[in-house]
Amino acid sequence: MPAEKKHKGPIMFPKATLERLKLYHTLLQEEKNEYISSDEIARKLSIKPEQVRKDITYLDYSGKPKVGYHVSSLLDTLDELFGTKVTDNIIIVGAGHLGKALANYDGFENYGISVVAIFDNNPEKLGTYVGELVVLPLDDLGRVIRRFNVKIGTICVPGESAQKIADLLIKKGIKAIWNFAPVILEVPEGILVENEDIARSALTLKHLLDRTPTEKI
Ligand SMILES: NC(=O)c1ccc[n+]([C@@H]2O[C@H](COP(=O)([O-])OP(=O)(O)OC[C@H]3O[C@@H](n4cnc5c(N)ncnc54)[C@H](O)[C@@H]3O)[C@@H](O)[C@H]2O)c1
Repeated sequence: MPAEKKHKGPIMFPKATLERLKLYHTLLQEEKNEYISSDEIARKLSIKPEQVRKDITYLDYSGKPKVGYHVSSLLDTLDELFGTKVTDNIIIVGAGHLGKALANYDGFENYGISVVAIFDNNPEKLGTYVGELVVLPLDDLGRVIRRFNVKIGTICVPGESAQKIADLLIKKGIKAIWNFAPVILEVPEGILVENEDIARSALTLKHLLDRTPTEKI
């Protein structure tokens, strides 16, 4: 019996804190020791220990003085925060290079994400397989969203089609959009959008690289 999804109240975290908490979550999953200190987390992630301690004060969790954080308890707290133990069904629109790569990625399971369908408008792709999923026409969107109680729609179509697809997803009942297209979407109030851009992340690296004396590394 899958765990029930509960509404968890208002948003409490600054976005930057949330981003770092996601990194702690990843780090703790790899941790073999029973306890970990804020200094150790900070060192592994190249941030300041005070920052780690401050971030963790946002959680309903406290560590043991001089010992550190109990890894599995902190992980449980973060799992609860991010809902990773509850599976969210998501769909992908655009069965191209990126859409197929996402649909085939088996690591989503660890994040409580299950890709239940992939859609495209290219007649030549309809009915073909991406892993175990058959590429479906957009006409099936509403049926699939209702059938699998899908709240998150992933946009993997070219930029020029992204807004149209966002509008359609929202019309069919999607509440949150994971947007990989390089455009800023306009959505009604109450609809969540997370813009993903691998290339944009590289800009952070480029910026930092230009300002870091790498000969010291
Ligand atoms: N955010 C990132 O880091 C990142 C990385 C790579 C690509 N992208 C973006 O992701 C998108 C997809 O990239 P790709 O390389 O997979 O492109 P692609 O051309 O390989 O695939 C696009 C797919 O979308 C389908 N499509 C086009 N219009 C559609 C519509 N109106 N309805 C349904 N399906 C439609 C096409 O038939 C095709 O299968 C692009 O917007 C690209 O810029 C983002």
